[in-house]
Amino acid sequence: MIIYGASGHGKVIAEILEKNGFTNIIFVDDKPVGDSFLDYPLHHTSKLPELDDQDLVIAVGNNRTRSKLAQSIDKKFTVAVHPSAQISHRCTPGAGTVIMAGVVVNADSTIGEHVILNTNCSIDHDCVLEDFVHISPNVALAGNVHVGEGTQVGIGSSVIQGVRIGKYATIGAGAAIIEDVPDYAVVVGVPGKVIRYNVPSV
Ligand SMILES: CC(=O)SCCNC(=O)CCNC(=O)[C@H](O)C(C)(C)COP(=O)(O)OP(=O)(O)OC[C@H]1O[C@@H](n2cnc3c(N)ncnc32)[C@H](O)[C@@H]1OP(=O)(O)O
Repeated sequence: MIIYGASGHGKVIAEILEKNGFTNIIFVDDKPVGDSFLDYPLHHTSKLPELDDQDLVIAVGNNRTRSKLAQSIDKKFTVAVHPSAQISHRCTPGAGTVIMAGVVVNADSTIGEHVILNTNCSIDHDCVLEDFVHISPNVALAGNVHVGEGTQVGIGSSVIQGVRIGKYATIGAGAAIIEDVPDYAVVVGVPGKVIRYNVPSV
């Protein structure tokens, strides 16, 4: 199993894979420091084509970067789920998605590709999370929340039922989101207010 990104996020993913019985882990990074990371070999990303027949997970927290990498890497992407996560049997997370310890996903929610469900977040029933979303630790999404592609929902924030959050938006730490959020908006506070807009991807 290859982990793309010798990062703190990569360490967490490695431990999830270990808990799922993987022992043969290889890290790759575009700026490798040394030749090992945790207890595993570390290579430059240029070695990727030589690492045949290995599934890969992208350990890059930046949602835009993760999206670009996913489009450029020709490997099968694995889904990494911590054994303590409680994922509805009616939900099949998309390829490349990582799900940390203590996460709950309830019935009929849809989780896209290369999504990060970080530690202890709670995704209630009928939510839709599009590709490259990052739900940070201790976030609570009520039922029927829609999160657009590439949006980060910040640590400890809460979103009430039925809200639609646009694409590549940023929800600040600790925010309370009680109304829809436009694409690219950066929203902070209780209740959440737009403070600026992210630059659309070029
Ligand atoms: C395992 C892991 O580590 S996962 C990572 C989890 N990390 C997160 O969730 C980070 C979430 N990020 C934030 O909350 C950030 O503060 C952001 C993205 C909302 C804003 O960051 P920046 O664009 O750099 O904004 P900046 O720090 O310049 O603040 C702009 C203003 O918003 C305010 N502000 C920033 N964040 C927040 C917040 N979360 N809640 C309330 N106000 C905030 C600042 O006080 C400042 O106000 P001022 O203009 O009156 O001085």
